[in-house]
Amino acid sequence: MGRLKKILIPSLGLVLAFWFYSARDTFKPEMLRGKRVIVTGASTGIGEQMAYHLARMGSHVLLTARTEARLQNVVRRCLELGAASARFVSGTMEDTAFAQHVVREAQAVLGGLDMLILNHVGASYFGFFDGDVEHVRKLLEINFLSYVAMTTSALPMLKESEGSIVVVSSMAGKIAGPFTAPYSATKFALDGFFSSLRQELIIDKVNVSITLCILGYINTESAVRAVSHVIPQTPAPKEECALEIIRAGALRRRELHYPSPAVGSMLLLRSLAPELLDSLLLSSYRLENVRRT
Ligand SMILES: NC(=O)C1=CN([C@@H]2O[C@H](COP(=O)(O)OP(=O)(O)OC[C@H]3O[C@@H](n4cnc5c(N)ncnc54)[C@H](OP(=O)(O)O)[C@@H]3O)[C@@H](O)[C@H]2O)C=CC1
Ligand SMILES: CC(C)CCC[C@@H](C)[C@H]1CC[C@H]2[C@@H]3C(=O)C=C4C[C@@H](O)CC[C@]4(C)[C@H]3CC[C@]12C
Repeated sequence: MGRLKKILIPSLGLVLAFWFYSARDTFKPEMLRGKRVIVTGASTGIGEQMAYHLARMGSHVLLTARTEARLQNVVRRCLELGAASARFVSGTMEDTAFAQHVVREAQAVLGGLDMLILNHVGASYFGFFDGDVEHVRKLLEINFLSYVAMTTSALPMLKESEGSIVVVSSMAGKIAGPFTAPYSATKFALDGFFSSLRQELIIDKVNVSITLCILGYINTESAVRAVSHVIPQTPAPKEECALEIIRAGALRRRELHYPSPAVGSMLLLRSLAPELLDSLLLSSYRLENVRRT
């Protein structure tokens, strides 16, 4: 009997836990059909790819970024791919009034919102911190404050639809490596704000999910241009990355780690042996190619 308790009950627990987590894992593209989704930073990179996936799944997409000409092309392609509707609003997220305007547009043209995907980032540099405090302020406004402003304006609609907020962050928002000081600060800020807000929504029994996406190196043009001379590793594909973000949001996951298990193991190594992680990281960089100002 003693052995039964010691072995059988924990094994049963494991089987049940496995069943529970795998049952929650059933993503179907139909989950996004007819859903009203905002994607920020949708003119290029991962945001553009998310727009195409959502279009194929039959969502209503409202896209935003600064470059109107690019957004026009992305909207046209979304309509070809089968979007229920596709529109854009162009402007800069340096301005919190613009962030709020995008959310009001969703109310006006879509009559509500099911998913808010916060993905845009302002341009930064990959190199030694150059002492430019104004750049840090500007990047915080674009990469962090506008996320807070959009979330605040969108919450009433998301409460109504029991919708989801998806926040695109980075390994650099969990572990601070060199050469990304301003960028890393903005991504750590997102974790602090949104992980706190998630708990408050749970306490208040508000059924709006928050998914924080922790991404490694992805093969977007801007990332490859910025770091390929220093980081020799092969980046993960942006198309698959975009799909994983949508899937994690639809499944109301707390965090996404992509590519997995590389990101997960770095996070684990960081808590077990941080010095080892730092030295592994540095030995993989081509430091002689880093820009100094
Ligand atoms: N690629 C990578 O290796 C990694 C990326 N990530 C994260 O993934 C997300 C997407 O990255 P990625 O696709 O590589 O980035 P891109 O540089 O390809 O895209 C950035 C997007 O943000 C828009 N944007 C830039 N500045 C502003 C602004 N001032 N106001 C409004 N929109 C702006 C750009 O459009 P426009 O210029 O037209 O405004 C563009 O649509 C980001 O949150 C990034 O931090 C995380 C880890 C790694
Ligand atoms: C242990 C970790 C600190 C780092 C290991 C993984 C490294 C190789 C990955 C993880 C996050 C990645 C950066 C990122 O998030 C986004 C951008 C913005 C883009 O415009 C330019 C490239 C840049 C700086 C990426 C560079 C490569 C990084 C540092």
